[in-house]
This record gives sequence, C-alpha cells and structure tokens, in this order.
Amino acid sequence: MGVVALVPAAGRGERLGYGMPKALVPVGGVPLLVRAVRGLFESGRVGHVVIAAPPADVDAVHTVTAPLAPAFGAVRVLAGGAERSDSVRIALAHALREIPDTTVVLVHDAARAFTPPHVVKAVVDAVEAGHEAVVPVLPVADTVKEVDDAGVVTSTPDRARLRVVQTPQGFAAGTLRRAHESGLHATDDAGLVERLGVRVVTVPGHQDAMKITTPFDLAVAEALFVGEAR
Ligand SMILES: Nc1ccn([C@@H]2O[C@H](COP(=O)(O)OP(=O)(O)OP(=O)(O)O)[C@@H](O)[C@H]2O)c(=O)n1
Ligand SMILES: C[C@](O)(CO)[C@H](O)COP(=O)(O)O
Repeated sequence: MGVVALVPAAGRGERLGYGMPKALVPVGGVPLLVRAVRGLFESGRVGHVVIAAPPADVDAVHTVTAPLAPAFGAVRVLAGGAERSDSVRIALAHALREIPDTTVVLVHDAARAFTPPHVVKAVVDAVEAGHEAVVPVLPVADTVKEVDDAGVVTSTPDRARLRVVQTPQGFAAGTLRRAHESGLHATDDAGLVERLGVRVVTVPGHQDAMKITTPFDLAVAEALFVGEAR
C-alpha cells in the first residue's frame, strides 16, 4: 500500500491555552494525536504515518503512537518546524526519502482528532481514482463578509459557492512535493497546490472533523466524545 499520512502535530496550542502541546491534550484520557492517528489507521487505507511532533516530545509521542500501526505499516516521529507548513515539509521529505512506493500522501492535522475513518477513506479513494488533489469540505452556515483594514465590509461572497476546508487533504505524492518545493505560501496544502494550477476536487467532510482550536472546541469534544456514546 502506497498511502502515507503526514500528521502535523508540533503546534503549541496557544489558543487552547492548556499548558501543554495541543497534540498531547487528553480527551477522555486519550491524547488528541493518538485519536487522530487511530482514525487514520482505522480507515484501512493508510500504511504509514509520519508525525511532526513538538521537538521536546519526540520520544514520548513515539511511545504512545507506535503501537497503533498495523503489521504492514509503521509510525515514524520527527521534530516538527516553526510553522505548520515547515512541519509538513519535514514530514514529506522523510516520507519521500525513507518510505518506498509512496504514491498517495495525506496531510492530516492532529488537531482534527475526531475525523471519521470514512472521510479518510473517501479522500484516498478520490486520489486513487486519478485526482491529484482532494479536500474534504463542508458548506458554510453563516453569511461571510470581506472587510478592509478598518473593518469596513467590502463585499459579501455568494455563500453557496463557499466551503469550509478540513483535513485529511490527499495528493498524488509528486504533486505535493512540487507544491512544497515551490516556495509559495498558503494556510493549507491544497492552497499551495492550487497556486501551481492543479485542479483541487472536494469530497464531503464531516462535522466531527472540526479542528480543536479553543477551550470551547475542547469542551464540545468532551461533551460529544467522552464515553464514546456516539
Ligand atoms: N509549527 C507547527 C504549528 C502547527 N502544527 C500543527 O498544525 C495543525 C493545525 O494547527 P493549529 O490547530 O493552528 O495548532 P497550533 O499551531 O498548535 O495552534 P495555536 O495557533 O493556537 O498555537 C495542528 O495539528 C498543529 O499541531 C505543526 O505541526 N507545527
Ligand atoms: C489545514 C487547515 O486545517 C484547513 O482548514 C487549516 O488551514 C489550518 O490552519 P491553522 O491556522 O494552521 O490552524
């Protein structure tokens, strides 16, 4: 199987303010990162996971995630970089250098710890069907305004054409390599690929794939998932 998932997990979690790197914050006693990696493997479509971890926590992260790998795969843990994009670039370079036959690469935030495995599978299936770049999306529930530096509204985009973008984002391995070698900047990997002129297609995301960013998000996750009642 040539599917490798890169998991940027090296963020400090400043907006969460929990006093430890966000990836290690427990929900129901299980760290967010462990939940994210478990979901990737449970999709049945991921063989290897490469984690970009907080530099001080590489060994601890390896200890808790290595046992999650299937017999045919493995978890590798590296020190992440200063920005999310640096962490992805470090993990991608490792995957392309060290993991033979990497054909499909997913990039999945540790912070999207509750992403259902069927979303992971849908992204991989779409890349394997021939799409170079695939993102899971949700419709936008609120009206969105564009504003200028003074906070004055300059436009109201047509909501019907807007989508909220989640992870995992899936790519043909060579396409993601070109994107990260381009020197361009974007807030997600698909944004880089788009700037190369590559067509990015969408598949349905899921509300459970929300990014845990603030204390409110964590409270929602605890309410929804502790006890795994759903
Ligand atoms: N230098 C960084 C920054 C972020 N990430 C990862 O990128 C994902 C999305 O980032 P975000 O949710 O913004 O996490 P943080 O950067 O930790 O959040 P904050 O900005 O509040 O510190 C997370 O899984 C985070 O660990 C990373 O690997 N390396
Ligand atoms: C990749 C991402 O999760 C897609 O929505 C998002 O862009 C990450 O943003 P962050 O500001 O680095 O958390």
